[in-house]
Amino acid sequence: MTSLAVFGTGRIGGGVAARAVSSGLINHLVLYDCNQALLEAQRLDIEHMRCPVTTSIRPEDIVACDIILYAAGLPRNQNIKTRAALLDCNVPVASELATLIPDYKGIIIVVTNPADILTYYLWKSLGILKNRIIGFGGQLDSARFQYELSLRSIRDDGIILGEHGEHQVPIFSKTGLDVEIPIRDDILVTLRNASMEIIKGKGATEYAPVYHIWHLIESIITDAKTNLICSAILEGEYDVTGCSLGVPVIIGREGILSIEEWDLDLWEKEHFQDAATFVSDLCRRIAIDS
Ligand SMILES: NC(=O)C1=CN([C@@H]2O[C@H](COP(=O)(O)OP(=O)(O)OC[C@H]3O[C@@H](n4cnc5c(N)ncnc54)[C@H](O)[C@@H]3O)[C@@H](O)[C@H]2O)C=CC1
Ligand SMILES: O=C([O-])CC(=O)C(=O)O
Repeated sequence: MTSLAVFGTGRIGGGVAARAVSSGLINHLVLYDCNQALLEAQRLDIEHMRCPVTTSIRPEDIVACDIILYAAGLPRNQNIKTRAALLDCNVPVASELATLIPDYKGIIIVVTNPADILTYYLWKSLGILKNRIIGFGGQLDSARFQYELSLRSIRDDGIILGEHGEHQVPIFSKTGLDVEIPIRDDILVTLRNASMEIIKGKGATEYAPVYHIWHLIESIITDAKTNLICSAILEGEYDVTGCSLGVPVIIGREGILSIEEWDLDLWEKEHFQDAATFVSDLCRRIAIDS
């Protein structure tokens, strides 16, 4: 059985916690949030599910958990145009988590935005093995890409690599179709705006992130060796070092079991390099500050 800590029990953290408790796959849940009233409410709501899962809200219990979901911090609103703009607000929250879990040996899933940069930050701060820290975003971006392709009657796996943000990279070369550059650029503009459409309508994205985060956690717990797109610390893969970016990985009980290196076409390579430059610059900035 598996223990899960949820650091930040807002919409995403709370949603995943409830899903985990009803799954039958975890036996212990630690919840933590700086909003004490919300934390107590979330704990009670989960207790009322009457599932066979023990709970704790003691921050010192986080470090003993097999998996930590990091979803605490500021989300975007309509006025915050990019996820990267959340960096300065959310680095101190990541730093609080790092202080609570010295010598952590389990697996951390980073959801808080900007997810790629905070993945790198926590990796540097904690000195954790790189396969044990996983940034979330690529699964969700890929699902949104699949949706956009389906609107154009293209049935495909629809993969997004790169940053979970403005520098996301839709992979067209695997569709088997010759998608022209102007059409690619047009789809990319739509994808960059996909979550903001939801934020404008209901304040935040919720169901799709919770669904895909749970799929990731389930893949870890069941050692499913699932092919997913996750943000991984890169040390030479795709000719990139010094950052974490969305790449194809295999996920199992030990976290990221391997990173797959795909042949990308020229347009994809250029966009992936742009993502690496953008994210590495921000990683360098916060690594110096840390
Ligand atoms: N990577 C991805 O694909 C996605 C990332 N996100 C990101 O996840 C984060 C959470 O989003 P939501 O759950 O919608 O926000 P939310 O506002 O509902 O929840 C965030 C929670 O963090 C707590 N928090 C803030 N500072 C804290 C601290 N220092 N210590 C402990 N708890 C603290 C707040 O009290 C709040 O309950 C945001 O940064 C959002 O941008 C959201 C959706 C998808
Ligand atoms: O767009 C946002 O701010 C939340 C997020 O990362 C997503 O839903 O992809």
